[in-house]
Amino acid sequence: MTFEPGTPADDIVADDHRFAAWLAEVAGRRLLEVRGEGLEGKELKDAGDRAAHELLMELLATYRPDDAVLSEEALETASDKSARLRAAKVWIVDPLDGTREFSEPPRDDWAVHVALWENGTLTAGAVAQPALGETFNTGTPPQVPARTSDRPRIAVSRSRPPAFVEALAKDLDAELVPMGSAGVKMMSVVRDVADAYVHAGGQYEWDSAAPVAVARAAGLFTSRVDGSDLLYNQEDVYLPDVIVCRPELSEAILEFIAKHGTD
Ligand SMILES: Nc1ncnc2c1ncn2[C@@H]1O[C@H](COP(=O)(O)O)[C@@H](OP(=O)(O)O)[C@H]1O
Ligand SMILES: [Mg+2]
Repeated sequence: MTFEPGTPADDIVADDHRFAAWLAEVAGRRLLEVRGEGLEGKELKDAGDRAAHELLMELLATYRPDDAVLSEEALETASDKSARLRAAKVWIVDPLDGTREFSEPPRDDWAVHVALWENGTLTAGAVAQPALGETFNTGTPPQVPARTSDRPRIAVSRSRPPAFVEALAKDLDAELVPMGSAGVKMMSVVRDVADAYVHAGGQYEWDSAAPVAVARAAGLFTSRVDGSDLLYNQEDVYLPDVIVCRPELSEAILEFIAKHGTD
């Protein structure tokens, strides 16, 4: 079967926010198709990573030929890196975030991340959660619902929850909500499924760029665990820690980490 991405309308191509959402949505459709091909385990993971990456690279080459791309699935050469660092516009994509959960149907905690970095800052982003039928994006920023839980809920990795987050949860009398994918955890705060996502110990720019752009557009607090800004399109794309939370929780989280660290 040959996948047909369709042709985006001119007003979508002309608008970075809508174009990011279109890319994430199309890659999500491709991933749902791959998930239906009868593969399992590592074969399914590899097929998903590859198919979504190839599709996004092809669509970006077609519609944004002058922009640089940083993708989790691309091996970046020294000359790619120097072009990326000189570029005015860089698309930062994670074609399949939460690969493990993607390979465990019918789980819906996996995502496609598409962000645009421009002159030092994230300017657009989209996170598709295809199995949920949702694409969160900066073009139509999500409205964060009123908080439905008095007790804070902290989203954590279901396969590798950092130890310090358990101590943080005790301190805040919070509940841990395990799930896959960094993007899904950040969108869980947007959706009022959790109130915070606090992570340290390893991650890369593509794991957080698009969801952080969406979370910021939705009015949530975002920073590194030391309270400093999250910076993208850096020479070293390792960006190991992040906080996304309802604004009223940021002070208590930053205070706890300043006192106890994340080790
Ligand atoms: N300690 C770590 N080092 C590197 N990457 C990490 C990490 N912890 C989480 N990640 C990345 O963050 C994403 C979400 O992980 P988790 O579901 O465990 O929270 C995954 O992306 P991918 O699925 O794109 O590889 C994973 O690779
Ligand atoms: Mg990822």
